[in-house]
Amino acid sequence: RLSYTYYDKSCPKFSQIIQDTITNKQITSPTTAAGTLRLFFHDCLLNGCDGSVLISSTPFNSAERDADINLSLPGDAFDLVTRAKTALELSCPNTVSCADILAVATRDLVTMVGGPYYSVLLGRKDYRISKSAYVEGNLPKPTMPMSKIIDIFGSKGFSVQEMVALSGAHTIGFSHCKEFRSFVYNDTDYNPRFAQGLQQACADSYKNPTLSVFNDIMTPNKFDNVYFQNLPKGLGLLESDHGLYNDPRTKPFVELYAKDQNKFFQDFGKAMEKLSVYGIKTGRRGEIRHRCDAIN
Ligand code: HEM
Ligand SMILES: [Ca+2]
Ligand SMILES: [Ca+2]
Repeated sequence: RLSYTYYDKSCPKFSQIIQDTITNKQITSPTTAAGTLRLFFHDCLLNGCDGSVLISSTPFNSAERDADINLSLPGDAFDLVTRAKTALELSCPNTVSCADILAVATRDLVTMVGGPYYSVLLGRKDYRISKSAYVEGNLPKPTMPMSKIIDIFGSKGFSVQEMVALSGAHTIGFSHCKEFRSFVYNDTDYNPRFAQGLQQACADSYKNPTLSVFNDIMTPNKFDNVYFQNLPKGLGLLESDHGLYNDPRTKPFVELYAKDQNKFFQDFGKAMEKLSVYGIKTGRRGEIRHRCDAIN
């Protein structure tokens, strides 16, 4: 029941409204693209791309976005979805799901910052359940051993190669110091000068938890394959980034994508198409939310 033409009759301006919204937002807040891509990833991996991560907590329910791992999801990404929803409700009320908005906005932003264009099927419904308690074990953490990370993706039907391709998302955006600072003093995976730079950048991070560093220090705002080229040089930021190069199961794909940006773009696009339909809800299993942060 999903289709590429889902809104052609019911909301002909769908694509244009999303395009206008992301363009305005990305120009005023250039961190939006990375934030939105991560928001989408965290929505999809937890029980599917169903907008569950967008729900706010209530006195009766602690929602996904209040789980520890989701607290760093940036406000700009949520704001983008709200803006698109507001514009879409004016043009075609009660028609477009928040899950579809997030999926298409993510694709358009990836393309806007230099990444590949890929197709996104439409017709997702928004889920009525979002619980912080369900998050644990569904999302990878930088301190997990590579086997555990491979397992998490594997349990959702993603191969090792797809996992490595998707991790190329770290070609944009940033990480807060607390995600890597315990490693920068004695971890030989880092280039020594890079490790020194990170020690300095994060020196005050206990006092100032907002301090953060670009995931790809060479081209932080451009979606390209430089993230993979950084890893063999000791310029990976997170322990899990180093892991991709150190583990014999993932290393061949890192080398492949470091050499061949076209291959990375092809595989990333395919894996994103697959991620975009993972666990989606159709028909009466979901609803078209009136507001993206609350169930109807
Ligand atoms: C392989 C396992 C992965 C781990 C352990 C991991 C972990 C992390 C962590 C800890 C951060 C820093 C968050 C912060 O401090 O605000 C981050 C950022 C990010 N992650 Fe991942 N990630 C993984 C895979 C992915 C995948 C598959 C995607 C998307 C397809 C993705 C997209 C992003 C993006 C775009 C950012 C930057 C966010 C921003 O700038 O606001 N990550 N990741
Ligand atoms: Ca979800
Ligand atoms: Ca880059």
